[in-house]
Amino acid sequence: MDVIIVGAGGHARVILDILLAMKNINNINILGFIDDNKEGEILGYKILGKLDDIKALKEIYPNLKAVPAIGDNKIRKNIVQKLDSFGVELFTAVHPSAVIGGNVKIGEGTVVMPMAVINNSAKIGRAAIINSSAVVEHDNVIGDFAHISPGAHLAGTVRVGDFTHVGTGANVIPGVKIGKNVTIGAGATVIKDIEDNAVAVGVPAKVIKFKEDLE
Ligand SMILES: CC(=O)SCCNC(=O)CCNC(=O)[C@H](O)C(C)(C)COP(=O)(O)OP(=O)(O)OC[C@H]1O[C@@H](n2cnc3c(N)ncnc32)[C@H](O)[C@@H]1OP(=O)(O)O
Repeated sequence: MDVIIVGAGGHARVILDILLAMKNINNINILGFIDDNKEGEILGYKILGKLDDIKALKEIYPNLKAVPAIGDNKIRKNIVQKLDSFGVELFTAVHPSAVIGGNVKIGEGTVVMPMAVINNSAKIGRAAIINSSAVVEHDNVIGDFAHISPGAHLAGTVRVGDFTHVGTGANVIPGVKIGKNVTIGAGATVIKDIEDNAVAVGVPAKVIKFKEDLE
């Protein structure tokens, strides 16, 4: 299977590591990176061109798949829209050290980083990021384009809306609903539901401001 990494920053390099780790198990041919602003080579893999060049690549490699590899949730969504318009399928990258429970559903284009745990019956949306050592407990529902940062711990039956970013090392108690386009600060402990577009920080987490609605 021919795979490109869309993005060429630090997050994209971690995804390269995941694909290299998966390569031994799956039949993956890593073609290289795509980036609108960078040229050259990264760790021996070429930057093949810009986003629009993917159309031509799709002609050469009809079964081409792409991993969206940009950390910003909104930019990642724009990239996925472009890939959809080119008819390029998304590739789901799961590091072999991640622990994935039974009946877990992981949306296409999502990346699951090293040592992450996703437990029984959790559902992860499309093009989300479950970062290194994050714990997503049983029955969680994580939205499309969401990002659960390194070392964040979501207890059972937590819901996280589309585009929401849970900061590094944050904790969320069972059953809490975090809305869409929310930012949870690094190290926060969320003990109550959080409304859409909020930024919440601290222990216990309190809303300090609201961001613009995405609509
Ligand atoms: C592999 C990777 O790198 S994945 C990326 C992981 N990234 C993260 O985890 C980033 C998480 N981001 C944060 O925690 C940020 O501080 C944010 C988004 C919560 C806030 O950022 P900004 O909107 O720029 O807010 P700003 O820095 O102006 O802070 C506003 C107030 O909140 C406080 N604050 C900000 N972050 C936190 C936090 N995590 N915990 C407690 N208080 C905080 C600030 O001290 C400030 O307080 P003050 O008004 O009393 O001075």
